[in-house]
Amino acid sequence: MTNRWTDGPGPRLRDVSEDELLAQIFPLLPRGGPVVVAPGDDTALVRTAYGSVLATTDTMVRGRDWLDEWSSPADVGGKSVAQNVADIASMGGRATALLVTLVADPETPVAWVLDFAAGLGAAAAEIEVPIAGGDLSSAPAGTLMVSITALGDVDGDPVLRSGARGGDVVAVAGTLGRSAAGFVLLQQDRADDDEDLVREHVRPRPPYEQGPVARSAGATAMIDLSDGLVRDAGRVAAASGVRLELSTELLRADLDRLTGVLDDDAALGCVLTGGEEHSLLACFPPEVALPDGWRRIGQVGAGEGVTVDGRPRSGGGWDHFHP
Ligand SMILES: Nc1ncnc2c1ncn2[C@@H]1O[C@H](COP(=O)(O)OP(=O)(O)O)[C@@H](O)[C@H]1O
Ligand SMILES: Cc1ncc(C[n+]2csc(CCOP(=O)(O)OP(=O)(O)O)c2C)c(N)n1
Ligand SMILES: [Mg+2]
Repeated sequence: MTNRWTDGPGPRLRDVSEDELLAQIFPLLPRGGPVVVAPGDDTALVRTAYGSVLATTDTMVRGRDWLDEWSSPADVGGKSVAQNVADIASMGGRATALLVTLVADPETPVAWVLDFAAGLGAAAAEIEVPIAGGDLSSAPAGTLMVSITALGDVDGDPVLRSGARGGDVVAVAGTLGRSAAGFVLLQQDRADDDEDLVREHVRPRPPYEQGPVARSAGATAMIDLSDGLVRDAGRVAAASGVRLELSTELLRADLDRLTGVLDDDAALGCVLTGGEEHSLLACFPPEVALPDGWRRIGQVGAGEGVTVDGRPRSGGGWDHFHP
């Protein structure tokens, strides 16, 4: 028996990019009302009777987002907090509560779940974010998936992806390329070559506090770098209707950190297209002095897309359905 939904002709998810898929999904969904910032940014902003709340969700799946050989359950818990709270930070906000969903094969050891909860709890406690609840659900053999929904507060207007203007400075808070370099070492069975890089991959430490700092300093646009510098810079460029012009000379310190561990091409690939670091990229008006913790990596110009050293650059970076 064939099923017309699952066995029929037509494009598969692997045939479209994530951004193309979302562009087809969004028109099917109702908008407006209390949802002040709609799907398309790092978080939504929803008006409430008392004010407003930032809301976002992010999922990790065993085999796609982590391998059990590389990541302890506590690492998975810590990383799932990081990727969600970084989205709140990238709006200029602070996380206020998390909801945690676990979908697991009944054969999953209880010990896995408890170590995951301990790692998640420790990461949340470190930034003083309480867990508000969650959900448990069973799954077919081998499946293990965790999903967090994060809520947050922002003082005043959030920083969107869409506010960058020609002449702005493009800046980054946090490191670039290290998580991806750690991922390469794990894949090549060379984890001992640089344990710090491997740790950045399994336990990223985003500069959460720099989100509100950038907002207060007047950032015009911001995003957390989950899918790679060029891909995520391209999202700011597209949302703002501008071009982000990056310079490898300004990325020298990031590249130098990887020298001796990876060859020059691989290091450049990690810095420009490596994901999962959850550092913050923001644009600032030219007259603003960059706050401590931020460094210039380029500028905003007229046009579209992203250039690196003056040449248009696209592709690369992470897309869930084209890993
Ligand atoms: N299935 C979906 N339905 C509606 N909106 C979605 C869906 N998946 C993602 N989005 C929205 O699309 C935007 C981009 O998602 P994503 O790439 O996951 O963001 P991020 O990289 O910041 O986590 C977000 O605003 C998110 O809320
Ligand atoms: C086993 C394994 N394969 C591939 C990767 C690489 N990887 C998985 S997700 C991802 C990008 C970020 O994903 P996520 O945080 O879910 O993206 P977002 O929805 O925030 O864009 C990357 C580079 C990995 N970490 N582990
Ligand atoms: Mg994001």
